Amino acid sequence: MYDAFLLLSFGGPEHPDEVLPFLHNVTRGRGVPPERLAEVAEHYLRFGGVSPINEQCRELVAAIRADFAANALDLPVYWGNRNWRPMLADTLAQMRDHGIERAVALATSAYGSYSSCRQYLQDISSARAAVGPRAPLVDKLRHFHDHPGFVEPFADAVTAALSTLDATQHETTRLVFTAHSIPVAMAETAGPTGGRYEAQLRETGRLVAERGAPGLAWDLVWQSRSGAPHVPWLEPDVNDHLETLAKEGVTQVVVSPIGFVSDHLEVLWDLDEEAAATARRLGLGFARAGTPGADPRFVAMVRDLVLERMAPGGRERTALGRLEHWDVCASNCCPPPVRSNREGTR
Ligand SMILES: CC1=C(CCC(=O)O)c2cc3nc(cc4[nH]c(cc5[nH]c(cc1n2)c(C)c5CCC(=O)O)c(CCC(=O)O)c4C)C(CCC(=O)O)=C3C
Ligand SMILES: [Fe+2]
Repeated sequence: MYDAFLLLSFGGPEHPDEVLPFLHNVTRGRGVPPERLAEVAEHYLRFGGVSPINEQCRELVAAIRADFAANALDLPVYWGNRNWRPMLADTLAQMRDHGIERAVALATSAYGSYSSCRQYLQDISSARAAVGPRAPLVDKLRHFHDHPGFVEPFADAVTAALSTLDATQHETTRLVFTAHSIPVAMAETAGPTGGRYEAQLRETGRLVAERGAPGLAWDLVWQSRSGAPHVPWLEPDVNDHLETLAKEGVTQVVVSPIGFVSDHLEVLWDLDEEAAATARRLGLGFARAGTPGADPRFVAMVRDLVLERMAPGGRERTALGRLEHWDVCASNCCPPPVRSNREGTR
């Protein structure tokens, strides 16, 4: 049924000269103001113009190859990005040259919404169109927000982060989950019936909290807001939330970025720099919990999702949560936001 596996990711620059072209790829036609782009370019340049995301993908690809080989899953592993080299269209052309006809793909995003699901589907179809008639077919794997291979590494990381804080302050410790903010209009239309991005994130938060810090109070808040200031995005921002918590008497926080699969730039900058500085200013103890990255359980999850998809006649899904799963998104699922809406002219 499938003759290859494809890792589909976001991409990031690996040299200072690549920062602006990358940012233009990400934001083309998206109504992101130039001031916001300049600010984000500065974040990348603070890290020498190198996003860690590509190296994290290389590690994940190597781990997936080793895991497939050790478990007799005989599929070559390819990697292509939405916004930076290796670009998906180039990867698909290479796959075609290798005789690949139909690949199964994991997007490095666990949740539904235009930005985190539909846009990857559109990237696949435009890359296939660019490659032409013999472009391989690509089937994207389902959302994995409640798969134990995703939840358990986060839960362990929360436990580990908590252990670095002061145990005697348990009563005033809060677990704060974060995910990438998206426009409210995008959140309202996420998934088959709307609101699915937030619903899946809440489910992941609950599953991680139950396992990683049972009994500890937790919240879900947002980070890395983009777009024009007058367009509403999901709130509160993590920094504002820390202010609120400090006023309520919270003394220390564990911040767990469940919206992301690895410690890429938005985690390193928006949390480890900005949110950590906010916490310092407020006198809050702060520990940032890790992400799955190339955790063996996350890698085994990739294999499990592939085998689930390949099972003749279907198979029970490995899932801890209660929200339903589907293999193929309906055409009305996660529609692109109305452009005039996104730019706030309506
Ligand atoms: C939901 C979501 C995820 C999680 C799901 C997933 O992973 O797909 C995500 C991940 C990421 N976002 C990333 C980087 C950026 N996102 C931007 C802008 C935007 N993100 C959005 C949403 C999301 N983004 C949206 C609605 C925009 C506005 C523009 C638009 O409507 O599309 C911009 C433009 C500048 C700015 O931030 O304003 C950058 C540079 C990186 C790479 C980091 C690295 O280099 O390590 C990663 C993994
Ligand atoms: Fe983003």
